Order: sequence, then structure tokens, then C-alpha cells
Amino acid sequence: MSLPDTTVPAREVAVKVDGVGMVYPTGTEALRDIAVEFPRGALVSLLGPSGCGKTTLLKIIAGLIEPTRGQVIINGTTVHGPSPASAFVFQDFALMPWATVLRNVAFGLELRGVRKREREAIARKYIAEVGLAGAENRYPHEMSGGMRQRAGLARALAVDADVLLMDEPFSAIDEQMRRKLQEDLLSLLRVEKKTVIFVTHSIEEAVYLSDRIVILSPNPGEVSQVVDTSLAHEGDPETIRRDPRYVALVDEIWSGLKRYLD
Ligand SMILES: Nc1ncnc2c1ncn2[C@@H]1O[C@H](COP(=O)(O)OP(=O)(O)OP(=O)(O)O)[C@@H](O)[C@H]1O
Repeated sequence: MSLPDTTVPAREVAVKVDGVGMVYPTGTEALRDIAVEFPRGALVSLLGPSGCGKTTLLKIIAGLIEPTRGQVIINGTTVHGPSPASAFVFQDFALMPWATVLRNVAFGLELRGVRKREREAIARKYIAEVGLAGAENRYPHEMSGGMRQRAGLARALAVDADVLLMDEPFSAIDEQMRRKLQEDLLSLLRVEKKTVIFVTHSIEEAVYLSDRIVILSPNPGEVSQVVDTSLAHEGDPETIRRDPRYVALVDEIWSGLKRYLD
């Protein structure tokens, strides 16, 4: 009789960063030999001090800039330029100020030639999903920072990319609203099942949200540590934040990072 196979299958890789290096034309070496894997359906944070190359890495994964060395592979295909497999959520929301929420959220689909009726139906679905139902006809200046970031998230979801790239999406938002958005993002991901690469400065935010944290060190940006959090992200946020494993992880990451602060 053969024994049952109890090995846990490794999670499939959605995004592979393979030996990426980046030297800007100014001569700044922003990244050196970055090799990281992003499992499908996981939220992975890039964490590190200012200037360690987090945004540069995210832009390379998005295909917005070409690395000097190495490659990025999304769903088995090497990235050369922006691809429909990924969608970017910007820190400053990047909404068109002259367009309503509905038009902003539908914009990626408009660029892809989706007909008006269809794209607006899709946009309305995601506007509701991020908690903005009723705000379809508002303009960005008529909304709070939190609402604008929800619209930015709905726009990224509407194009139905597998991979969401989020560059400090909550940093321009006050603390209470940020916590609410973090919780809402986790609930949304339970429904949408995206692979998320999330840039943050905040250790607490990274530990609260992430399945995995990639810690970068500066000058040049290199991977200094990869931490699998193994924390449950469901349940009462205050209970999670008091979980001894949450507290220990925040402490551990903080003691690793503080040597980079002057
Ligand atoms: N377009 C550019 N041209 C030249 N150098 C750049 C450019 N963009 C970034 N850099 C440099 O590359 C390095 C990494 O910058 P990057 O913005 O990726 O870091 P970061 O970790 O995202 O920083 P922060 O946390 O402050 O946003 C820095 O030294 C920065 O000055």
C-alpha cells in the first residue's frame, strides 16, 4: 500500500524577477542582481528605506522602464513594455481631474477599445466593489483622498489584470482611513484573488497585509531578507495587531532595518 502524498504543492509563481539590475543614465545604480518570486494569489510587500529602489523595481515589473540587466517574467512571458497582465495603482491616484469617477474607472477599458455600454457596466461593478457606489458622477476634486484611492483601485481592477502593482497606495491618506482601506483591500482580495506587489515604507502595514515581505537594502538596492509572514489575515484587525507573532515580526523587521537610518 502506498502512503498518501502529504507534500504541500509549492504555490505557482505569477511573477519572477530574474537577476534584475538597474543603472540610471545618471550613473545611479538603483538595483543590483534582484531575484525574487511572487506566488500567485499572494500579497507581497517590497519594504525598505527611502532610495533602496522599491519604485524602480515596481516600474520594471510594470514594464514602464527596461532593466539594465536581467528580466521579469509574468505568467511565463518576459516583460517588454506595459502588459495587460499587470495594472498599476499610483500613490497620487493619477485620476484624470476633468473626468467623473465612472469615466476614470472605465478609462483603461476605453483605451482597449471596449464599447461604452460594456465598459461602463464593468466600471460600475468595480466602483461598487470598492465601496464607491453612488459616487459614479463625482469628479476627483469632489472626493476625499481615501475615495480617490478607491477609484484608483477600481480602475486597476476593471482591466482585469492578474497582477496589481501598488506603489505606496495609502501613504497620502490619514491614519484612520488608511486602516480602513487596508482592511477593505484584504476583503477585496478574498473575492478578486489577485497577485499583489505592494510598495510601502511602513513595517506595520507590510506585516498586516502581506503573505511575504521582501526587504531591500540601499546603495545599491539589493534583497536583504525575504520573510514569509505565515499570519492569518482574516478576522478582527485589532486581534491581528495584538497577535504575538505580528508584534514579533514587526520588531524583527524593525531591528533589521534601523541600521539603514542615520
Ligand atoms: N529617473 C531617475 N533617474 C535617475 N535616478 C533615479 C531615477 N529614479 C530614481 N532614481 C534613483 O534611484 C534610486 C532608487 O530610487 P527609487 O525611487 O526606486 O527608491 P524608493 O525605494 O522607491 O524610494 P522612496 O521610498 O523614497 O520612494 C535612488 O537613488 C533614486 O535617486
